[in-house]
Amino acid sequence: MRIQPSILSADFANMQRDVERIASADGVHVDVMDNHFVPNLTFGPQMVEAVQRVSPIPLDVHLMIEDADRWAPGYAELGVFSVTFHAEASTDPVALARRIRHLGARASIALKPGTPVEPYLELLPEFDQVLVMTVEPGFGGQSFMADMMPKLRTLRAAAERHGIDLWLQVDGGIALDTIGIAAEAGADTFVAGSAVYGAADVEAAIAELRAAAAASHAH
Ligand SMILES: O=C(CO)[C@@H](O)[C@H](O)COP(=O)(O)O
Ligand SMILES: [Fe+2]
Repeated sequence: MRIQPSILSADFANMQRDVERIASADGVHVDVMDNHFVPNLTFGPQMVEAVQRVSPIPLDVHLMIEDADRWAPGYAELGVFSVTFHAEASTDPVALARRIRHLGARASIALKPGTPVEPYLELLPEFDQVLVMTVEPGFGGQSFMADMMPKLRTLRAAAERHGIDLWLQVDGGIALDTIGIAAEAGADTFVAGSAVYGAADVEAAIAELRAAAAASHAH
């Protein structure tokens, strides 16, 4: 059960402090938005490089940008742990995943709520992780979409069929009252922005989320 707080909900004027506050988490989730793929703008490779320099834990980069084929490799080159690009923003997801892996990062593909999972099931061995969005990407603090759970079940079954160790990540609306639903459906990697940074005790929030996920996990 991996918990990855999203720094979209951190204080951008105190990024180093806010990354150091989540040292007990499994990774820091970094939301890159370009104002085109989503109607919101965050930061680019220079900020990711800066966060990477001070972070005590690995970086899980979530690219919500157009033309992922062109831009995603540059993030892998920064030495981050994992690079997620959106299926909707790549013309050749397999070629891009191979490039990301070749550059030393884990390759991860994200699916917006309206994107079906079936076209990707035979391609799963090309990826280290699939991100099932449980909100429309663009903003923190939205409500969890429980109707995405069939995608997780389908992916978990397909990964078992392939015999691969595929991480299934969920992102959007993950909190104490929803994390168990996603864990039960097969997720093992959980992004949480407002549920972590909105808590009075950030470390306690991470521990509680991890325990709630473990209590409901399908395996
Ligand atoms: O990718 C995104 C939003 O597009 C996320 O990573 C959010 O940052 C999650 O925030 P919460 O829903 O957990 O508040
Ligand atoms: Fe995200």
